[in-house]
Order: sequence, then structure tokens, then C-alpha cells
Amino acid sequence: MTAETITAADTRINARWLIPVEPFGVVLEHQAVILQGSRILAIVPQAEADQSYRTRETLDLNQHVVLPGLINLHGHTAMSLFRGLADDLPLMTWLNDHIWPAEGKFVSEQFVADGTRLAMAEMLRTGTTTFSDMYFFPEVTAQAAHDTGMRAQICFPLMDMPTVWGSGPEEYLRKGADLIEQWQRDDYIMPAIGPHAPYTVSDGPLGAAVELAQQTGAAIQLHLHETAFEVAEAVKASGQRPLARMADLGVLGANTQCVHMTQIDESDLAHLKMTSAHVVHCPESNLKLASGFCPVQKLLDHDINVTIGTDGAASNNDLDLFGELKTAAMVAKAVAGDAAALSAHKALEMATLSGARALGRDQDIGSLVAGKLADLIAVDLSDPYLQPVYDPASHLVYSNHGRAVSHSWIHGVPQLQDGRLTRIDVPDLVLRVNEWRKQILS
Ligand SMILES: CSC[C@H]1O[C@@H](n2cnc3c(O)ncnc32)[C@H](O)[C@@H]1O
Ligand SMILES: [Zn+2]
Repeated sequence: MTAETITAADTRINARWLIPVEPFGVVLEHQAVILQGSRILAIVPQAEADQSYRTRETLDLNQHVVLPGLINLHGHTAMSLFRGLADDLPLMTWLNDHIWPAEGKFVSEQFVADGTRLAMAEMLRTGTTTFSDMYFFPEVTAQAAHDTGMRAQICFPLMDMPTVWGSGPEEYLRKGADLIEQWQRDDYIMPAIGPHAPYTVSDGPLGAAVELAQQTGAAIQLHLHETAFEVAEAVKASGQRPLARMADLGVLGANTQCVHMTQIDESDLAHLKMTSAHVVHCPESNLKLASGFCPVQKLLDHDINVTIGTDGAASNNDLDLFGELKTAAMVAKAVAGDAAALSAHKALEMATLSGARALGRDQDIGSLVAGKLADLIAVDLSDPYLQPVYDPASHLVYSNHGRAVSHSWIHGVPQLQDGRLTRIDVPDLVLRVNEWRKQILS
């Protein structure tokens, strides 16, 4: 007989079902997730946990599925204050005639602080634990995410034109370098470089962005091949597709996240594959702005890493990543003409481990494995609209919406308990959002 050792830890989560994402396609039952500090100490059958672990608190989630926190890889968080402001328009009319004028008028540090808090409340409430942002005043967004305890990639914007955040590329790059210097060693914040799009950033600033990425190790995220119009205009003007231009400028690499990519020919596939660049699929924004369809299954078949994002709430119009997953799975099947395209498990992987890979953080987040950071969520499957449960992965993607998310932890810290946010004062937030509504309406 061997003497039993009992390990003390902080928290034990008893999960009826557990989808670790790694290994792929697995659903475990009656598992205990043991948390210690910011990390997952162990995942073991509950009977084994009874023998081996004593924790300060135990949470019984007997009707829940536990999985890694979702990663929303593309958005403009503060634009949640513009939700529903300009609907039913194509991309360039939406941007030129509505969004950019509104941004020029209303976006300020306070706008970004309040809009980011609104977006974080929605994302946390619906299962996102890590998000990526590309917006003005990124220093404000970084601070707000850090104060709330959300993990976030914060891409500073880079464009040729002056905006509320700066006079032009030189100033954006200077402020961006400061942002990277300030945050690059932080546990929660990953500062990155956000050239807006090939049609708004010329070669000089793009070259400088590549240099900055090489010097600092920061990732680059940009809108790319969002519409057929974008590609056709570029070819008309220069004879070159935007992705090929990005490849020539050195923008594409294993640290690059290409957002949208609705237009993909054989040469684009080759560039993406050769450079190991990642694709961020935003199906609802693409549908709403009638931008086009990203051929997700084709990319996966070529071993290109595909992740998912909501884009901003002004073109979606929500930040619910579970809803986005359902749309992604449905659209992928229609585009591929194959009902087997983007299965439920593959969709869940896209919103977790694939996102972590694109951020260069798959050693730390994106799956539930002992030793990784404790970024995880629980979804309550007891509601009639989620009954009966044959396969929890199926329900998460095809039947669920984010409001069934009941609990979340980021870095081991509880963010959502029984559907209530622990770190955001919702009544105060609603008051502030209504002040913005009045100001924007007037
Ligand atoms: C440089 S900050 C980000 C900039 O991007 C605008 N934006 C929001 N959604 C989209 C989109 O789908 N395509 C292109 N640009 C977009 C946002 O309003 C900001 O001005
Ligand atoms: Zn966007």
C-alpha cells in the first residue's frame, strides 16, 4: 500500500461535461478541474479528485459543460457605442458616409473607456475571455482590459489619414511604439500593430510597421481582402492583388493576422501557406455588409490557421461569439457545398486553440490542459432549448447562444458567477451608455 498524498489547491470545479479542445474532438464526463492561482493544476475524474485534492472552494456544475474561454480575434470594442447607428449599407458607404464622420465627431478617450467597458460586459457575459481590439486610443482600451482582468491583444491603428488619435503615420507609429514598450511584458495585454487596410495605408508606413514588428516581436493585424471591390480596385490601380502587395512588403508572416479574406484565389492560398499567416474569419460582419464569403473549409484543407472574430458591434451587431460560431458553421457548409464542412468540434477549436495560436499564446491558453492558464467558461445546458443533451459540442455550436454561459474565470479569477459579472458595475455602465446615446442622437 502506498501512502496517499493530498494536494491543497484553491478551487475545484465539478463539470458534468468537459470539452478540453486538446485532444481534438473529446467530450469527457464527471471531471474535476483543479485551479491553483492563475493556472490549471489538474483535470481528473471526480472520484480521483475526492482522494487527491482538498480545495478552499468547490463548485458543482452538474448541468454544465466546461470548456476553454473563447477568443474573439477581431473587433473594434468601443464601437459598441455605435451599435445600430448605420445598418443595411455596404462597407465603403458605411465607412465613408456614416462611421468615419461619427468617429470624427464623437470618439474621445472617454468614449473609448465607456465603449470598451460595454463591449467587455457583453463579451464576458457570452463566454469570451480574450479579445483583440483595433481602435483609436488603444492605451485607454489596454488600461480598461487590464483593470477588468480581461486578456486582450490591443492593436494600435495605423492609417495614412489623420484621425482623432493622431496626425498621421509618424505619430501613430511613435505612440504605438510607446504602447508596445509599456505593455509587452504584461500578463493580460498583448500590444500589437494594426495597419487598417491596404487601401488606407501606403507602402512607407507598412514598411515601418514591419520593422517595428521585427524589433519588438509584436503581431500585425489588418483588414485584408474584405470585398471583391477592394481587390478589383487594387488590381486596376497597380496590377497587384492586395495580399501579394503585403507579401512583397514583408507584412505576411507567422505573426500576421489577416482579417476577412473573402477573396482567395490560388496565388493567395500559396502566399498564406508559405508565410504561415493566420486568417480571422468574421462571418456576420461579412454577411451584414454583403462583403462576401471566406472559404473556411478550403483554408483548413490547406492547413491554414483560421480563427474567428465578431468585428465591431456596428457591423454585426453583437459580440456573442457562440452566435458567430453557428453562423460560421452554417456559412462554411453552404460555401463548401458540403454538410461536413466546419464541424462543431472544429468550430470550437477555431474559437479557442486556433485563436491562441494566432496570438502566439497556445502554450498558455486555448485548451484545458494542466499547466495552462485558468481561462475557462461553463455553459448551463439545463434550459429547455438545450434539451435533450446527446452531444454537448453540438449544442454549443448549433443550439446555444451566449447567454447560457454561466461562469468564467480568467487567469484563475472569477469574472462571471451564475450569469453575474463580478468586475463590471452594470447599472453604472448602463447610465453612461445612455448619456452617449443622448449625445450621439442630438
Ligand atoms: C484604424 S481603427 C479601426 C477603423 O476600422 C474601421 N472599421 C470597422 N469595421 C471595419 C471593417 O469591417 N472594415 C474596415 N474598417 C472597419 C473603424 O470604424 C475604424 O475607423
Ligand atoms: Zn474590423
